[in-house]
Amino acid sequence: MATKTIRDLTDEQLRGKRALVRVDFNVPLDGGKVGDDTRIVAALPTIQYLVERGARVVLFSHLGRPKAAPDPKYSMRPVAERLAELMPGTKVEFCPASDGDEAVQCTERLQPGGVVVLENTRFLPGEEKNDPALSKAFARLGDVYVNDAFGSAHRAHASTEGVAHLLRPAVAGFLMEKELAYLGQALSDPKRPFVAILGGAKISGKLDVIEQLLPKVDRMLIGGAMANTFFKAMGLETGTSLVEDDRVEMAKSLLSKGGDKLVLPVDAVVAPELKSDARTTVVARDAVPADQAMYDVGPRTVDAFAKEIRAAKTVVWNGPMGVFETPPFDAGTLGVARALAEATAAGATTVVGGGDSAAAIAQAGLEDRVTHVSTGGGASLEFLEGKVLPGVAALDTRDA
Ligand SMILES: Nc1ncnc2c1ncn2[C@@H]1O[C@H](COP(=O)(O)OP(=O)(O)O)[C@@H](O)[C@H]1O
Ligand SMILES: O=C(OP(=O)(O)O)[C@H](O)COP(=O)(O)O
Repeated sequence: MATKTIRDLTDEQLRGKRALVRVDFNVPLDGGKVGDDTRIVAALPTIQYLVERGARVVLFSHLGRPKAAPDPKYSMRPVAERLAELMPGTKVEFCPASDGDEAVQCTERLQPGGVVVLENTRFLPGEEKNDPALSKAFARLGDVYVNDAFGSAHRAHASTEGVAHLLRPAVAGFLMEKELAYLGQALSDPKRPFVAILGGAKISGKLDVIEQLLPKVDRMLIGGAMANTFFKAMGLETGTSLVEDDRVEMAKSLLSKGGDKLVLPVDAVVAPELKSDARTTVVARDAVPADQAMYDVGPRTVDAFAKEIRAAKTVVWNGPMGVFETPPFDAGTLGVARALAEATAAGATTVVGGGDSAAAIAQAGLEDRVTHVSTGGGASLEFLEGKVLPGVAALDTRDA
């Protein structure tokens, strides 16, 4: 069943109408500004298409993980400002609400071809609970619903799933369409060896994914903070590194299930604190000082991972190998990025997923040298596992 897209909407359904578009503007911030605008740029084709057809475009998204209450650190205002810079001929406003009368008024004030970015949906307690009352409140903000937030499509939240049942038509945007087509085609029957590389800091979510993905891949390389939880499960000293203690048991069981398929770092870059001028040392994984933290994989690990990657025919990479935002802890991530580019040049299909991984590949200047950079990390992994993404399942289908 093909999901309907904005191409299926008639001009009458758009001209002068409010298009409520769920975007994934969960972007890295840096000093109160957008640090990497990859996800904003990726949504531009949908926004521009709607603007050109005279729709009144209402954008809403979550940003970060605020605790279901307003938190100025996670305001969408800087995102709206960046979008305004990216769309010079279009009036782009910011609305400090995303539900209630204030938000409705923001949408009603819009002129055809105008754009408003609403405040962070995760400031509202009903968002992550997929509260029907909030979905109803969101449904007041548009006349049609468009979901272009591939990166959040694995979340059954009020803005990604609940509202789609109440506001019809409910269709996919161009980014969502492209991601589903690309990942589906590249990964339905992957050429082997098939190597997955997982890293980053969202350990709990991704450990579940490892379990599902293990049977499908030939090798799974683990880096980033995720590796620390495995080290702890192996009984190694992890010092002050980021570890999810309540997942250590699960990591133990994955270690025994994974056997040779699961490849962990052999060394790490440690430092007493996370600062670019910190005193760093490369240590073997069984020699981490108790008062220091692992902030990157070490050079021997990069070599071992690069060898696996270069031998692969399909590579999926999700999550940086270290705190790449703070050099010199970017070396492991950049090393993996380079190996991916080499594998691609040698004919492998390479897919990079995740907001931070996409930012890292852009930082390395290699985004054009991999097959596909997905804007969704968790979403691309769940898609790869064969799961139905709730944000997609809730949309209209062609034969519905
Ligand atoms: N060893 C580490 N210790 C602490 N944080 C880490 C470590 N390795 C990676 N990270 C952090 O993980 C974050 C990205 O994690 P995640 O959101 O899971 O990745 P993605 O967005 O690519 O899916 C980055 O901000 C990075 O600094
Ligand atoms: O950045 C995201 O996911 P990703 O880091 O797995 O790509 C999405 O915006 C989802 O965010 P969430 O994992 O806080 O629900």
